[in-house]
Amino acid sequence: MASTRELLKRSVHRLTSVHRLQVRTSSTAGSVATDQVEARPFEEIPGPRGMYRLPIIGSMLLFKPFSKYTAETYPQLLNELFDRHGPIMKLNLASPMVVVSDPKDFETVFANEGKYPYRPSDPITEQYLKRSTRKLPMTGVHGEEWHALRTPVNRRLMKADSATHYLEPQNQVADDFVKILETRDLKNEDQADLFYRFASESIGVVTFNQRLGYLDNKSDVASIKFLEAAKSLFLQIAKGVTGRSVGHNWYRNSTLREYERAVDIMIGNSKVHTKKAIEITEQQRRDGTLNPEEPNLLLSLASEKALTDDDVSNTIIALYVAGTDSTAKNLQVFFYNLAKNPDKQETLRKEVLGLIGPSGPLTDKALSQMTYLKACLKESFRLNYPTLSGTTRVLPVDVVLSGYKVPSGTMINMFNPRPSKLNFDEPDKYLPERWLRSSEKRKQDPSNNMAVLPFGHGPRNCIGRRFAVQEIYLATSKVLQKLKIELEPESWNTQFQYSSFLIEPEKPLKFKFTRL
Ligand code: HEM
Repeated sequence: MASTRELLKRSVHRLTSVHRLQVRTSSTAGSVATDQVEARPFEEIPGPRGMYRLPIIGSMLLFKPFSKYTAETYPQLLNELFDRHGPIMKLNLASPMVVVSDPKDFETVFANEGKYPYRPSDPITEQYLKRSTRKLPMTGVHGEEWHALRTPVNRRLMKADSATHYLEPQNQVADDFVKILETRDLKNEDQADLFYRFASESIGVVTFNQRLGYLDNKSDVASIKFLEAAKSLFLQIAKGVTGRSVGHNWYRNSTLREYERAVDIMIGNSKVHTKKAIEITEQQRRDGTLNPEEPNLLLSLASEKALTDDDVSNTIIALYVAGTDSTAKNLQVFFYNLAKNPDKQETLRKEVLGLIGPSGPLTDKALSQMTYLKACLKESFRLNYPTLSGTTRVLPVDVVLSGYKVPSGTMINMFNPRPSKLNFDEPDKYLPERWLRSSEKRKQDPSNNMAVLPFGHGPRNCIGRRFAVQEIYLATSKVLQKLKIELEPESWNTQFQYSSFLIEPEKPLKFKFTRL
């Protein structure tokens, strides 16, 4: 039977055989070819050997009880392995892969990913794909199929004004969020839940074109079920990624069944919204009032001839699922860094109050001038990496990474879990100033931008990144207008881990929000 790597290799080869020629003869081809002659063979790439290379058993041996690491502390395990083996290594986790940590290697990978970047799906989605006849959203498909789904959405989400169109309703969501923080003393878990509800409500106004009522307990049953299903889907994915589910490889185990149940709920709900939007746009078509430049995402997708009803509904689900927990958790990490660094918080507050005053809305113009806010968030992403394992690609061409040949079809994980001295001065300190272009600090510290890629890179990067940062900017500036962010002593020395694929505190954080 063919190995996973073989299968990946074959499918990438099929998808990109035409592109292969283009890459080889492109401007990067010369360097690839030269490097290939001098590079060391793939077989010599360091990494744990012997039993560690065996499928499944190899990955089990890396974790408790055979080592001190768990799936949640995978980045720490990687740090130890990088110390032992250097910046590139072969590992056999859910599949055999090469893990690289040098940003120069990231650059090489992205320069050679081609027109249809191939990011393997997580193991649970992969199994679901094999068993289901349903069409999948862009997150789970590859090649031309991915391109056909992503292109019409790209046009609508990746333009400079795609997110700012939603500033007004999202300002209202952020105001409601602050009102709750001002008036209620929430327990740790309830605070974490509030962040999740804020992110869900914020992305809901984009995906469903309406307030879903998550911040004032006015949601209908369907919206609550949708929220729970989205949470559950992420948990099942995380079980596969971190090796807590294995049985799905052979049968419909509980993880796979729960995944299917969550998908069914979400599809059912999303179809209701999509159907309504399609009816509206068809009516507009009949009335001659259909606006080809419609800025509203759902209506605009519903009017897109290249997308079927299922495509629209799947896209809505993908955006909602990918855009809730991720934003909620990274917002908490950001508040943690601001609370731990009160001087930076004060500098940021001055910027916010100077541009929007103590109660004004965050406008497009003000946002474009908030350079310190942007630097603060980027620094938070640098210090606390947002996802468990960076991003992954399978390339259509052979490349050389850290001096070793890596053949096409190899799964390559790009992950730099530790802020590195090689790329940054004082890597363990929260210093937003390092990202201010004009500052002297920045000039002294020309770190490789590839070292911090919270949203991935290239044509397959995070399609929701403009929305993610806008929601975080909104929540932060609205909170700073009114409240001081502090941490209760129990949360002062929190460690972050990755039990749900995304960064999260080992115990729910307890913030103290006091009125200014
Ligand atoms: C702080 C919050 C977020 C983080 C850290 C994050 C991170 C990422 C990363 C690392 C990727 C993979 C990129 C690559 O392979 O190069 C990704 C993909 C994706 N993200 Fe996000 N994301 C966030 C928020 C969002 C939001 C708000 C949305 C939706 C509005 C979203 C939708 C997606 C989708 C649909 C993909 C798959 C794109 C594709 O396969 O073509 N994300 N995200």
